[in-house]
Amino acid sequence: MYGSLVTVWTGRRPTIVIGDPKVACDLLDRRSVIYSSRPRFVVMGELFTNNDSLLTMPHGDKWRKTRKNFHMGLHRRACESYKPIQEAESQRLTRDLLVTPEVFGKHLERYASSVMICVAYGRRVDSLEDPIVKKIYDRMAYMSTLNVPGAFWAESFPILKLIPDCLAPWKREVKRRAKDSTEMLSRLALDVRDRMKKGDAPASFTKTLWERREGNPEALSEREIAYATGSLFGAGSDTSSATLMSFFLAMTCFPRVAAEAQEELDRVVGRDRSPTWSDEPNLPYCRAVIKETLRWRPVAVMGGTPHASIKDDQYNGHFIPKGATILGNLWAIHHNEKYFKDSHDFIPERYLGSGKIDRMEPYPHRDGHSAFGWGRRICPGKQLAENSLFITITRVLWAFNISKATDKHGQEITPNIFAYTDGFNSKPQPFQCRIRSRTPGIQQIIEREARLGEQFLDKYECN
Ligand code: HEM
Repeated sequence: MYGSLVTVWTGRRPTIVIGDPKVACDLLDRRSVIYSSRPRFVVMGELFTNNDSLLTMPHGDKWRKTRKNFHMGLHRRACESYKPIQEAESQRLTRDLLVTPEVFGKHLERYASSVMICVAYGRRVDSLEDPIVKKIYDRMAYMSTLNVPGAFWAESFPILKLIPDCLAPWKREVKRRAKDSTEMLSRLALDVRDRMKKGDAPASFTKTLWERREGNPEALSEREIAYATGSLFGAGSDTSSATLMSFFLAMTCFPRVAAEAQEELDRVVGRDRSPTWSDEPNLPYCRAVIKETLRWRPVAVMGGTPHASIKDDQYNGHFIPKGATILGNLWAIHHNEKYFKDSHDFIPERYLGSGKIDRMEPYPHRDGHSAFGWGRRICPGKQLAENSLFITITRVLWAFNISKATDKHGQEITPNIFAYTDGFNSKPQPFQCRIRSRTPGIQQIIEREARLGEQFLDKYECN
């Protein structure tokens, strides 16, 4: 769907799909006071989470309060306190890639999960076999089955939600899973509070929320804290690892870009240490690579959870009724040739008009992409995610040459840049590439820095 504004009727409710960045910004950013609600999610929102998950929470006082708490825990300065975790985890990631490069996808997933669990609960993940991570992933997988169009009649006929449980096995199952899920999330949040009482809880999002409860009318209840942190992990781990996977895919298929970035890294950072945060202003090409990754293959292909309008509106002669569902089709927006020529080519230079990171006129958003959504619903984890992408992408480029793998006849295997998973969040289908450290000296630095990272991470509990 590539139209700038397309209406699809499902029953009596219109769904408006936007394929032009200007229209998306006009409606979802500039008129975000109207377009910042969510459509009704009867099963996943109301029955499964009691609308305590920020992702599906409709516009209103509860959403405003929760969003404010998210902001307190994730604003720019709060994210500074998480940088040492991202730094240490990226040191571990680089060593993992050195030792077992063939399972790079697993390393990226572990990295992203560990950062999110550290930020959320102040504990880390040593392996994807960690029982907590398995339970959280199991919950996420179950939630994704609740959102499949047509899976539940109750989405089209909400009155079915009122059928007594004894007559509706589907409802009993959703409620049973909801109970398990609440118990798990509450246990994790209460564990942080117990550690705070003992004085050994490292900084974390949950800790900030508990601290904010003292005498604060805007604070979240126990259950709300459990669900806030639960949605944080759900929204932040897969999105980050999928973006990193797309970066590896781009580097495999567009080697010119990696060579250009490495030239910049060698000039600015040198080869005696890996890049760090203070290098960021001096690495415009690497920053453009990150922007281009987010544009080229947006994780949230349909813009994430849909928006909904809270009052009737007019736009360019179109009537948009209250309660309409609005989807920002990021795939179409980021491949709109009016703004991005040769949009499937990976070209960081689009962001470097004057040699510096550019405003990217005429794209209507200052980022030059909309990978994190719009308006009052814009991703609250944007800063944390951008920090993660910077430290991992620059370190990987600094440390490794990434190239096409070869088959048993020595022929290069070219991955398909369009082979992505289905669903609202999309990541590359598994593909092969070759990851080798650039020099023996760099290899030693990777080992040395990974030991420092491990020392830092020792203070975080893990299973
Ligand atoms: C590369 C990584 C990420 C991408 C591409 C991404 C993208 C998005 C998008 C497109 C949305 C929907 C925005 C809208 O409705 O307009 C969103 C929402 C959200 N994201 Fe992210 N995200 C990322 C990482 C994170 C991280 C690290 C966190 C947590 C720390 C996070 C937490 C959330 C939450 C809680 C929402 C729901 C906000 C609401 O409904 O009010 N995300 N994200």
